[in-house]
Amino acid sequence: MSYEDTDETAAELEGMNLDELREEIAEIDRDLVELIARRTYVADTIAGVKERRDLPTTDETQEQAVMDRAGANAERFEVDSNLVKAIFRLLIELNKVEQRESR
Ligand SMILES: C=C(O[C@@H]1C=C(C(=O)O)C=C[C@H]1O)C(=O)O
Repeated sequence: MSYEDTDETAAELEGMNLDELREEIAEIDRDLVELIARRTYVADTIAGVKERRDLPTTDETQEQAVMDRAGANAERFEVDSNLVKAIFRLLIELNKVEQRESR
């Protein structure tokens, strides 16, 4: 399923001018940052659980599961899987830096 196949979105975007399309991008960018903040917040909570259980910050099995899921979701929405995985690698690193700093 490509995002272009979503009738509603295609029709709505077709009727927009440059400024409106850029406002759409701005809104998506805000949402992305909000989702990153939310993901970081949950990861911080996980860090607390790990600390109490005396578990290490890094969990490579979990990281692999996250990366596999990112690749599968990229394929589902027909976006470049390597690019999406690179973004997730950065998100994971961001969390690990934060987790180490808070220990
Ligand atoms: C958030 C966690 O801690 C780390 C960060 C991960 C992530 O950002 O997805 C995954 C595994 C861990 O290395 C976790 O263990 O789930």
